[in-house]
Amino acid sequence: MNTLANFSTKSAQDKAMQLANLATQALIDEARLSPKPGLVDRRSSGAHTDLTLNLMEESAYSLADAFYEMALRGWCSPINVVLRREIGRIGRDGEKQMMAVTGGINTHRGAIWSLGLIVTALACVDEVVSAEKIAKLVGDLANLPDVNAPKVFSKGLYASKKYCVPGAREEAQQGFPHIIKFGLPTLRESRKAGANESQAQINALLAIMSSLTDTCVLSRAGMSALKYVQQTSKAILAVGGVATEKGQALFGSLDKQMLVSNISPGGAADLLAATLLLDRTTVIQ
Ligand SMILES: CC(C)(COP(=O)(O)OP(=O)(O)OC[C@H]1O[C@@H](n2cnc3c(N)ncnc32)[C@H](O[C@H]2O[C@H](COP(=O)(O)OP(=O)(O)OP(=O)(O)O)[C@@H](O)[C@H]2O)[C@@H]1O)[C@@H](O)C(=O)NCCC(=O)NCCS
Ligand SMILES: Nc1ncnc2[nH]cnc12
Repeated sequence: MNTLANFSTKSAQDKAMQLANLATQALIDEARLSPKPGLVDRRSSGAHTDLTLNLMEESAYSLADAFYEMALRGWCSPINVVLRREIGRIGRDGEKQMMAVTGGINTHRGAIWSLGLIVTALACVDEVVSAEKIAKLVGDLANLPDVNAPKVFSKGLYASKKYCVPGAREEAQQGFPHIIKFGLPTLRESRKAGANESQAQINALLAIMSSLTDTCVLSRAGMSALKYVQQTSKAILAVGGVATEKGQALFGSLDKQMLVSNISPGGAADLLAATLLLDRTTVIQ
């Protein structure tokens, strides 16, 4: 059931608060979802030496204020460069807040970007619309220039350039193709096919991993690792996903191999959280 029923009757502050809570909850749900290959989950820190589930949760809670501010600023606003610039400022402040809470560890940089843009776009429209419509608005917003953005070096940018592939920036600018074409349809189809909620969410994560050029995977382990992740994720879904015995067996070997090779699909994890947020805030077209 859509969580935003009676949305248009709420005040800007109430709506912003509701959106901030939903975005934060999506991050918590993603972090707790288990088992996830290479990622922090209830079982372990996956391929990460500097992250724990507790840290991921504290990081998620620290971002609620930034999401609230973005939603308030986006409230019934047109998509324009002024909005883009202000969302950029709030996003950078959110990153500082996250770094302060985590002691300088990057837990949710990509998530601030993706979920921040989604929360803003949801606030811009004073009605409940489809995920496709929100993704299109995100694309419009992300394509606008942010004149105050500092030129910073990032691992994502380096990997994008080195391997000539799109990263987090382009994913949003293109209107989240990996959420709209992979994550969300797989989540909903898996539920219909009888998978339980955790299995459906893990299938959605695998669907994103099967195609995303995740700069987190690339920075850590290179192109051959990315191909392995994409192909194995696809193979698991092709045999029916993690709710099947064959899917479970393939998932087990992916899970082991990612730890051995130090691979983490951090970008796909962010997009799973964004998928959960859109699933809970939009109507099916
Ligand atoms: C546009 C920005 C997102 C900046 O992007 P850029 O690519 O330049 O910067 P990065 O900080 O390197 O990467 C962004 C993170 O996005 C995730 N990601 C990766 N690939 C994709 C993809 N194809 N699509 C979507 N998202 C993707 C990923 O985040 C996750 O991984 C993080 C861990 O990664 P890393 O730091 O590399 O850490 P480790 O591998 O663990 O490092 P070691 O342990 O080895 O040291 C984890 O945090 C996940 O979140 C990428 O990291 C954006 O940030 C920006 O421009 N912001 C400015 C503010 C703004 O305008 N905001 C507006 C709206 S909020
Ligand atoms: N569960 C998770 N583990 C590691 N990195 C992440 N980035 C976003 N979610 C993550």
